[in-house]
Amino acid sequence: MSFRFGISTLFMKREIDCPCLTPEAVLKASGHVDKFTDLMVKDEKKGTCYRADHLLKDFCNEKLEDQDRRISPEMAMELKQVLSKLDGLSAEELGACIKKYGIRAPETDNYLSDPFPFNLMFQTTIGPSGSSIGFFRPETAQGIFVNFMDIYYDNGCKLPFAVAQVGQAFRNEISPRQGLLRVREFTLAEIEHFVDPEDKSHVKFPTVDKLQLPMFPRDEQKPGQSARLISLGEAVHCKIVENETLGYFIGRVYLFLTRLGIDKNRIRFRQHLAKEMAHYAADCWDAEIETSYGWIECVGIADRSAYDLKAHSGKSRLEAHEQLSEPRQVEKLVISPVKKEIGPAFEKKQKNVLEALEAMDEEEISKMKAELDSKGEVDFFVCTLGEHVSIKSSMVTISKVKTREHQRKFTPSVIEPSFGIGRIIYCLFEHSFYTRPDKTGDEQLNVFRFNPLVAPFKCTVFPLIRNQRFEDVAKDISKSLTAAGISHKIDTTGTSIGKRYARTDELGVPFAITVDSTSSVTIRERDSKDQIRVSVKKAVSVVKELSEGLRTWEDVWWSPSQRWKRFWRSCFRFILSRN
Ligand SMILES: Nc1ncnc2c1ncn2[C@@H]1O[C@H](COP(=O)(O)OP(=O)(O)OP(=O)(O)O)[C@@H](O)[C@H]1O
Repeated sequence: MSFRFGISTLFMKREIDCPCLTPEAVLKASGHVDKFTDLMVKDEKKGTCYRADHLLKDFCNEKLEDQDRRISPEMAMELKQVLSKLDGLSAEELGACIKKYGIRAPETDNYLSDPFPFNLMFQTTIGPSGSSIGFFRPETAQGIFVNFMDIYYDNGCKLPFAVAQVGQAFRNEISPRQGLLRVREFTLAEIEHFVDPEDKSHVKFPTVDKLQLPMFPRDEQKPGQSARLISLGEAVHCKIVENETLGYFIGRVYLFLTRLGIDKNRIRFRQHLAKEMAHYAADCWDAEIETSYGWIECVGIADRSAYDLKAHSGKSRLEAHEQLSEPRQVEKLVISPVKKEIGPAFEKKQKNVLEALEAMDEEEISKMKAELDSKGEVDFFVCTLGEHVSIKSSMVTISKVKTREHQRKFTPSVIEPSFGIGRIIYCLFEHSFYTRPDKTGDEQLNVFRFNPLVAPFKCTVFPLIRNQRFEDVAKDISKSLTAAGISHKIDTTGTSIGKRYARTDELGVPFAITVDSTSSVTIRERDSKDQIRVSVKKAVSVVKELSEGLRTWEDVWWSPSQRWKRFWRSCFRFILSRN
């Protein structure tokens, strides 16, 4: 199962593909130009850059793990406290810790600068003039938000609905490290689930509410504390998880990861600390997986509220509507731009300013009114210009009008699971790897216990011995496997069968078809090493069902036909031994 196929079929109905290169206006409106930053420190002499929180984390871990130079219990407690709130530390707090513990540049031991924000986006220019700025997208989500209206119409103007996108994301990480875990270009798979902000229930929540998941709520992230099992139903009921839709996706992420083969005892869901949350998030949980590098965030599940759609609402509002059964009388705050004031004040920009003012919703108008009443002028962001302008009281009239409404208009909220594919694959490698002794017990053999659904090769085909008739059968089976879309390897080398099994186990191939007759073959399962006997004709369909998850090995092994075959084989052996 490819991740693309898996993500889009497991969760949703639609997948879209947007460009990687994104105009500045989009990422300015989304807040990434101003706020998509990590805190960096510089080696004061050499200028080498480091991520401030990573240096502090490494320092704390080293001190806590150093068996030779034991630190006092008070110091150990203090460092554990720092670690537990590390993700939520401000620039000032990080700087204070770095000074307090005397942390220096790792390679040179030079002093470090104070932490300062570094924007993680790769900037470029679009077009030959070089005047139009663009960025390589740091997440795939923005492409979905700016296309919201088209997708909404495509969905028959009904909520909720979800859209997925699998593609490359680019982040100019300050210090890429740990192989696939922190790189500057990676595959991201994101689902944006649009929902009515007044009703974040999910019809399929009952399918996951009984799941007992290791959850680590924000208030419990203190030294010595760890995640505890909470049922999703209880977590939503007690408001540990904000709403059903967020809870539903937490459950589905857990099922997805465990179905891939991630060890269920090494997954936890950690809620973001208040200061840790991205600028757009209202609540956020990370699916973290334990590896030899510690707990690694692999999926972020965020309630992004209506932040993004509101941010991108310019000339036309990115809104949904609900037809009311009865029209209702409402009193609304409306804004009317005074064109004779706006024209001379903004000249060429007046069209953009007028459109932005006319597109404001009631909440924004009310905020503007309050500011104009108190200060006489307000700083107003015009998305299509990508800049702030100053609006004075004389430029707008804001008043209340009574109207009859037939529709409720609102900006949908977004719940987003965001999967880092490289990180998940890395964790899968670690969780799937084991060794076992060979026949003699002298050597340890490597095995990847990849679930057949994700194994890159589903099976290997080999003739038992070098024999033209067996090789022909093996080639025919290989052709049929290709026609059935099953990725496989064929091995006609004369190496011993034991070595060939070891070679395929090391690649994580779950099944091996061994041809030792022209009418029937054995299929061997990698981890149990059990074998079944099937006719040549049936071999491909059995492997197909197994590798697509339609049947399990246990089903096949315990099927009546295989039980009979085993029974007759043991009778036969018994009779032979008597003679
Ligand atoms: N530099 C990277 N290399 C590989 N995968 C990444 C990287 N940055 C983020 N991811 C993956 O993308 C997912 C969604 O991105 P998100 O913005 O939530 O990450 P993040 O909180 O910035 O990650 P981190 O705190 O580790 O930098 C993460 O859960 C992670 O799996």
